[in-house]
Amino acid sequence: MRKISNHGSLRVAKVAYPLGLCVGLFIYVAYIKWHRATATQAFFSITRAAPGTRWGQQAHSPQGTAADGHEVFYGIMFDAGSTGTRVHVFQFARPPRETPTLTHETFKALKPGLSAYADDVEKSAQGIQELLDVAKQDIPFDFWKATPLVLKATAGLRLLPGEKAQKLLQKVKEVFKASPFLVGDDCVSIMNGTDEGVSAWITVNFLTGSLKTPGGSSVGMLDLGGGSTQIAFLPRVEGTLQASPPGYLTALRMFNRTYKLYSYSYLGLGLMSARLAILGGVEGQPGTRPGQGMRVEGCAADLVGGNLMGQEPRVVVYLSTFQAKDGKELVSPCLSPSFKGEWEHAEVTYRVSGQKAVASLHELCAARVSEVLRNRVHRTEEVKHVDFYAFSYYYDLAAGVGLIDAEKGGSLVVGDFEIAAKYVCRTLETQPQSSPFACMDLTYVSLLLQEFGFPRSKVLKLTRKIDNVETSWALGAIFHYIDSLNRQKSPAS
Ligand SMILES: O=c1[nH]cnc2c1ncn2[C@@H]1O[C@H](COP(=O)(O)OP(=O)(O)O)[C@@H](O)[C@H]1O
Ligand SMILES: [Ca+2]
Repeated sequence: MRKISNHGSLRVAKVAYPLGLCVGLFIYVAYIKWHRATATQAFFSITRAAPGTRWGQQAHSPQGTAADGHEVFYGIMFDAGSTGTRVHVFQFARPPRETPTLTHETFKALKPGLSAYADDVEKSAQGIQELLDVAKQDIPFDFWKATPLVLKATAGLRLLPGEKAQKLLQKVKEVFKASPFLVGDDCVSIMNGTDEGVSAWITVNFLTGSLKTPGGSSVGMLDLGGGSTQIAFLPRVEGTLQASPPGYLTALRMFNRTYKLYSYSYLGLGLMSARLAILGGVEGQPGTRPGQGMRVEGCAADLVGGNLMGQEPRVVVYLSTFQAKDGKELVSPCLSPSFKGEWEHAEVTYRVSGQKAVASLHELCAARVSEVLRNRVHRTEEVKHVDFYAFSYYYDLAAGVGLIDAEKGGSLVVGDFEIAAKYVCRTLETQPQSSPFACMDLTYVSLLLQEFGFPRSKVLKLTRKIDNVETSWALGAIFHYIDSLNRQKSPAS
């Protein structure tokens, strides 16, 4: 469990503010789809803890008032991701006649994800219970009854057959209902991809302080999960709005302002789902071969247009989309030619192997990845001019090859992923057993970012936490949930 120490500041800007600074931030949060204009209200700000106070040891009255007169309240958000389930316990404090501030987050993650229990639903309860116990330990007893408890599931459950996903959600609901927390009928659900992107955008812009100045600049958000990937930013150019396909734009009412956000989630383009696609597999089906009419065995790649070393050679890779004669093995140009191994994804074990390379591993792999990404991603010109924060697997991959500090994060340029991919792929040609998927993953991330429209020179900020709060959609989503509860209490507001 990672817990924010009292001395860890929850700063709004990246550069330190003087100690004791309390930033009052009114957030007026509501989701409405592009066509709906339902204004809702939420008031949050972010501050650091009072010096000398230890988290979890603040003195609270049973009514939820801290010794210093601040009203304290909590919210619990479960993130049921495709690769793991996480709990975020948020603590807020509302000074008398002021707006609430986010004062503390407790976070714990468990693996595997909820979807791994699709065929053994009963077993899913154990992990949920374990994470609930974290919330119980973190939140004083007197606050339990008034603390909203919510779970939102993402790509793992989106990719399951509806009936299986509903059974899992039902089980979670049972466990939630038996808990001492505030549980509504809508306490467990599958979040839609657009909301996932918008919630993460709110989190990042809240934590960077971009939301406190209406009309001020905002930052974009890139999240690469296991099953899906999201991009969200606030377009400033009318042409971006005009050129965005239906479903890519969402209106967000906040701070008495409507933000027209570009937000999209690509299901199946999360890193693990992309691996499977690159390998030529199909979700849930070991050794299934798409394109049954294609050759069963063949050469590694057919070159179209000549020299592989030339500018933008067209390489058509066949072999990665079919398997050996036994019908089980997935073969890929993104793995070391001598590699043979097993890979588990979504509770299915695949036999995977590399293939004889007729050109450099990176070139063959990039050709295959391009094939998988072809016509899948909408490109916007404007992303070139927006500051972006990237997290989750973007962070893990960059940290894994030393592009950023594994603890602190850092900045890189998009082209660094390509340089790292080329280096790692070349290494795999001679050292097959070291991180077998590193060449594939880095090549994928590099090309995905380029498909979004980022030039190689584009700087991205990679961060796991901002001011000791996890960069995840969870904070944005709890704002929205608490806000909707408030609206239910006083519909006129
Ligand atoms: O709150 C978080 N803090 C840190 N990392 C997170 C958090 N949520 C997700 N991740 C990272 O996201 C990646 C997996 O994504 P996830 O399991 O959420 O898939 P999904 O979003 O496609 O459902 C991993 O790199 C995991 O460490
Ligand atoms: Ca996620």
